[in-house]
Formats: sequence, C-alpha cells, structure tokens
Amino acid sequence: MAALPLRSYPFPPTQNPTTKTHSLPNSKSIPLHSTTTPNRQSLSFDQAPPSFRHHLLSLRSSAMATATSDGGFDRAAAVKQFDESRTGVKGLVDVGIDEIPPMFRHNPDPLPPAPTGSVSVPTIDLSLPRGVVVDLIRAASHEWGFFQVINHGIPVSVIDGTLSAIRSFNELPPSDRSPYYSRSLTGGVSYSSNVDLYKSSAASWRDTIQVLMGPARPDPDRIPPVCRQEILAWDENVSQVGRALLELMSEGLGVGPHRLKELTIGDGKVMVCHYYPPCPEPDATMGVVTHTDPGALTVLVQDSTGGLQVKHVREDGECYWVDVEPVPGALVINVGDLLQIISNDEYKSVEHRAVVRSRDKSRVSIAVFFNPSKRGDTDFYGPLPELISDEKPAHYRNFTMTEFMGTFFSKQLSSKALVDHFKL
Ligand SMILES: O=C(O)CCC(=O)C(=O)O
Ligand SMILES: [Fe+2]
Repeated sequence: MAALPLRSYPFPPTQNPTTKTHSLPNSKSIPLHSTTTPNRQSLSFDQAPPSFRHHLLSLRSSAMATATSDGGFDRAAAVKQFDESRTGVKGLVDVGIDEIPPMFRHNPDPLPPAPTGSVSVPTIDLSLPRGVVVDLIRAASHEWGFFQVINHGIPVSVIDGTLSAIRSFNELPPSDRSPYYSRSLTGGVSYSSNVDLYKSSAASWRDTIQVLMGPARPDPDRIPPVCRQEILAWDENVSQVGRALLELMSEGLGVGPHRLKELTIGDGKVMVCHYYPPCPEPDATMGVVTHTDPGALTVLVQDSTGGLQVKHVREDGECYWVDVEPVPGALVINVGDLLQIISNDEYKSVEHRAVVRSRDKSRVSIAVFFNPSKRGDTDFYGPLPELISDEKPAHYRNFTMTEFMGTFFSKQLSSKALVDHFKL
C-alpha cells in the first residue's frame, strides 16, 4: 500500500531533468525566525543583502526577456532561471518589477463573468438541523460542486492567524525563504512556485507551500518555523470539519454517514498554502489556471481579497465564471474528481480557477485535499455499488489509486481529463 497521499498539488513531485535538485532544508542549519514576531513586511529590493540583489537583478533581466539567438523568447531558459532564483514569484515582486515577465502571460479566457448579483455559490449554515444541512449539501454538490460553510466550529481568529502565518513566511526576506525552496516532496514538505512549472504553457502568479498531512504527518521541523504551529493546528481543525462533511455528504448519497469514511477518504491529506503576490498586471496572468481537483473533497480557506471563480452553467444553459465571494469565517468546500466518480455523478467536480485581483495586495488561500489512504493493488475505487441499478448504470469503471494517480500525473492541470479517462 502506497503511503503517500493522493497527490502533490497541483502536480507531480517529479523533478525536471533540467532542474537542479535541492534537498529539503535541514531546519537545524537554517536561520530560524521567531514565530511570535513574524516579519509581516515585504522586503524591498534595497533591503536585500548585496549578493541577493545581484542574483535578483540577473533574474529580473533574464525572466523579463530571455532572448534566443534568433531573437525570439526562450521560455525554457526563462523558466529555469526563474526556478533557480529559489524565491518564487514573490522574488520578482521584491525586485520591484513593473510589468510581468513573458513566461507569466496567459491568453485571455473568452468565458464571461456572471452578471453581478445574478447567481452565487451557496453558503450553508452547519448549525441548522442535520436533515436540512444534508439536503442543502446534496443539492449544492449536485448543482454547483462548490459551497461555503459557516458555523463549522473553527474560530475566525484561528482562520485569520493561519492565513497571516502563511503570509508571514512568504514575506520573509528572500534569502530566508530560499533555503526552503524545493520541488521535492521527500520528507513531506515543499515550498516552490508553480508545482507544474515545467509542464504548463504559462506560469501562474503564485508560490506554494505543500505539506503531506496524512496518513502520516511529516517531521514538523521541516515546516518553516514562522508558520509551523499554525499549519499543524490547521490540519487538526480542518480534519475535523472534513470528517464531518464527509459524513454529511455520505448521508446525502443515501448510503449512511460512514460509507465514505470506510473507503478511508479523509485519511490521505495534502495541504497546499498558496501565496499570490501583488501583481503589476493582474489581468495579464492567472493565479491558478482552470482545473478540477482530482481528490475526493477539498476544504479551502481564503482571505478577503477574492479571486476564486467557479465555472457554472445556469439553468438557461449560459456558462459563466462565478466569483466565490469571500465570506468572513467561511470555508469553501468542493467536490473532487474521485468523489464525482464514487457518487456516479450525483456530486460534480467543477472547473475552477483563481484570478489575480490586486496590484498592491497579496492573497493567501489554504486548501486541504482529502483522499483515500487505502491504495493497495486490490483496493478498487469506482461508483458505489449501492448507487448502481438498471435505471442508473455505472458511468465509470473501477480502478486502483495507483492507476488514478498515474493518470492524473500524466495529464495537464487545466482539463477535465481525469474523470473522462475512467468513463464507460
Ligand atoms: O486559491 C484558490 O482559491 C484556489 C486554489 C485551488 O483551486 C487549488 O489549490 O486547487
Ligand atoms: Fe482547485
């Protein structure tokens, strides 16, 4: 049985052959930062140590325009140099760029935003009577694949403290962040920019700390001290809410509250802490490109900046991007591909993305992906037999998690290919 949770987010922890391999930092040898007095200020270029300034300047010129001999833009070289800066997108902002490097430019998306106030992702109050909550969650999971929950039991102060700890890490001086920079998830923790950097056709405006939280937690010393306690506490809190939601969603399928838990969904956990730096050209780039989450269930918390959008087909057949408006204290829940398959399409895994909103404000979001921990060669997943009948035949074939993960890692993020791959 594979011990790893379903995935590294959003893409495989495989090392590009052209990239230097950096081992995870030995936290004992890197400078430690007080967790009680985090540095909440961005480091300006002038404050950076001289060696780092030189490094950032060379990065700036290369990322801004890496010319090929024929005068074209050498994307591969720009990507490599950017990665080797080991300071992420925030490192570019630290240098004071006033336009985004070409490697971050995305083609405009033709899909329009929903007319203001016309539709919104449902917000569900978990303190309502259980039967009501089950019905509301079932309907939202079917129609939207997304919903927000309030009164889930995690205090707003904990949410705010966790988000600000992630911001603090990303706003440490670049030379203090870079020892953590790594694409390798060996040891269960990584900090890097664009986990799919070498696969995507355009890079996104975000940096990410990933932590594999289940079935086993990593050595806490591998998590940067400035956000260590908060990350570990967030795992505790979100796991409780995740388990409660899985029970409610299991009940919503009419198979009793424990059916999804029996499949060990909830025991495999990956936490991804995204930092979207302020951006000089927000409309020219993306925070996260259009994708679906491959796992079973995602629990996400976002700050008040906004930017998460869900693709929604209205009753009249029109398709729009709908903002998942930040609701103070709320958690955003979404169905992943695996749960869509297990539910035989009762619940929908819906495409979403994060746009970049601000020239002068950063955005932080933290997603926890819940997946099965049982991953043996004889552990098959597919539509629950209880949901299959002559009237409702199975829409998908069965598969092992090894096949599921292998398929995911072979696909691009911005597609619905994973679900389609297993369709009958
Ligand atoms: O930052 C966000 O709001 C979205 C992140 C996301 O979709 C993901 O991590 O899968
Ligand atoms: Fe996502």
